[in-house]
Amino acid sequence: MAAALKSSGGFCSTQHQWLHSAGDRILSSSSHSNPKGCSCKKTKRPAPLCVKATSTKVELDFNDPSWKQKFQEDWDKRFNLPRITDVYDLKPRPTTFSLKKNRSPAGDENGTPMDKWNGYVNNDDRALLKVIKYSSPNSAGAECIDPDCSWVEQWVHRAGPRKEIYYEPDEVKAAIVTCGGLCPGLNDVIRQIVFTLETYGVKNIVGIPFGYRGFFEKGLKEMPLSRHLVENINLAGGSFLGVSRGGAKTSEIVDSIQARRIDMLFVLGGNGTHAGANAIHDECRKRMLKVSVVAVPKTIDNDILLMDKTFGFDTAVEEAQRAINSAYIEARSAYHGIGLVKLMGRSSGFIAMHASLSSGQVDVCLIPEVPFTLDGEYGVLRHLEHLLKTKGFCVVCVAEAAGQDLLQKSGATDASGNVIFSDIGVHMQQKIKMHFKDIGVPADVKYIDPTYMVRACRANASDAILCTVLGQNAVHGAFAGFSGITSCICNTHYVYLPITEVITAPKRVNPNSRMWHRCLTSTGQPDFH
Ligand SMILES: Nc1ncnc2c1ncn2[C@@H]1O[C@H](COP(=O)(O)OP(=O)(O)OP(=O)(O)O)[C@@H](O)[C@H]1O
Ligand SMILES: O=P(O)(O)OC[C@H]1O[C@](O)(CO)[C@@H](O)[C@@H]1O
Ligand SMILES: [Mg+2]
Repeated sequence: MAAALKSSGGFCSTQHQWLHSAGDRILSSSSHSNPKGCSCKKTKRPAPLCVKATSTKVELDFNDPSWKQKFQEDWDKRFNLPRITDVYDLKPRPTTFSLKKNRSPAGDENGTPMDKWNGYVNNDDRALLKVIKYSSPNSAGAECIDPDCSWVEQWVHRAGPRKEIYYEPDEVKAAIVTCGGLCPGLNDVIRQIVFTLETYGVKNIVGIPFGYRGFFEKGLKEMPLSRHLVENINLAGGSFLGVSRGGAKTSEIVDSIQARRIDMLFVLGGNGTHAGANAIHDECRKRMLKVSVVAVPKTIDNDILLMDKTFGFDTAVEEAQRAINSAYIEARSAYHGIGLVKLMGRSSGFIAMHASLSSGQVDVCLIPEVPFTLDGEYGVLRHLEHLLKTKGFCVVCVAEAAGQDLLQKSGATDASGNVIFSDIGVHMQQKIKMHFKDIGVPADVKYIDPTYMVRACRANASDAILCTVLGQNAVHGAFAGFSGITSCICNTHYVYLPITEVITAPKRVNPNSRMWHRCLTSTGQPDFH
């Protein structure tokens, strides 16, 4: 499948290479870019850009032959990146970011002028958000826009350094803030932001201590940052700057941004932090401040929409797997051993699902997205009886937000307003013990709750790479004049998304997804209701 558009200096084309997946199609590669000399005007782009199928905001009539175009126009608007030039009339200047050293204005050592260097991303470059063409709405995990499950391209903006920038680096004051709970990789991102800012020539870089609180709490001073200072911070977990929840009053934060004369704000955090970052971006616009607010999605919960994963998630899964392994060893070595592990994840079961999958040692995985009963013919307890009878031991992994309907609500919230869950782990431990006592079957229950151990550690290799790229791209995004965006990975490509599109709801495990089905295949568990 290919679409091409002739333009003044060459072909701007979208090339698709499809691989088969039992009736459906998966894109092995896809890109949309401007070859050298090709000047694609927005109005001449071959295919209009389109949005996530499930979240379209326009009413679509699929009998209308132009529905696709309407859908795509809507997508194009929604995924267009907010820029400071939407509000101010600014002229760009050539970038100061270059990887070539000792370059003279006339060119590099080979005489190649700077503007011919290919290291930059074109503003019209795009990456595809979705790469599977479902042939039917009944295909496993299908996300369709229309009843025929038509193929609609969903392009998003490619991240990276631009040839032209909208800030004078030596006049820039850049600030970094880390909010919410801890997460592996925070220090890696801080470090890369500082490195990249310095590469552009920024000298005034500060850290805001303890999350949004650092903007208004008296006595908390901003911390000057430099490559020298942050060189080794990635070797430890936690946040070099400190984190906090709650207390985000947008107007006070923006007062503080204004008073401190901050031009670029890099905000590292989860969905709450992103909502805060977007509110700051809006307020800065309202006040006509030339400030770029760029977020980097951090959370072990992996609960931010549209992106492949948030940084820290991979490491949390790896750590969680260790807890499962210990539970397995304990259960395996006990007579009628039952290993029970509770894992974090505010309202999503991603950590529990992925740790169950990666360990391969879990017999029952319980997540908040899939309701279950403990008692009765189809309950979890009856299945545990069966497992003890047939294999002699078993391992259960439960997400902290799972089975809340079985418990009395705590009614409590944290400083950010997030619900504090009742303890499903302790509840299950007691229920299992009582059940086996009641039926007169011995059971040796070993309960492990690793709590903060899954997040208070340094990033693993794959998270460290993700953090490196996301941190660097955040700086490129700010210099390119974007604001109200997040630097993330979608379908293995590094992109920018408008924050508004990722905060509409927390991302949750889809019980109809192939991944959850794979988890069920691995555990062999039945439906528990
Ligand atoms: N809707 C919102 N508008 C403005 N600020 C918000 C909003 N939601 C949360 N915040 C602020 O963002 C910060 C972080 O939020 P929160 O504690 O929910 O963590 P998070 O970013 O979701 O990360 P984590 O995944 O660790 O929970 C807090 O200071 C909170 O006050
Ligand atoms: O750090 P706190 O406030 O105890 O919050 C714990 C929560 O933070 C997370 O670690 C990240 O959102 C959740 O998995 C967990 O529910
Ligand atoms: Mg959150």
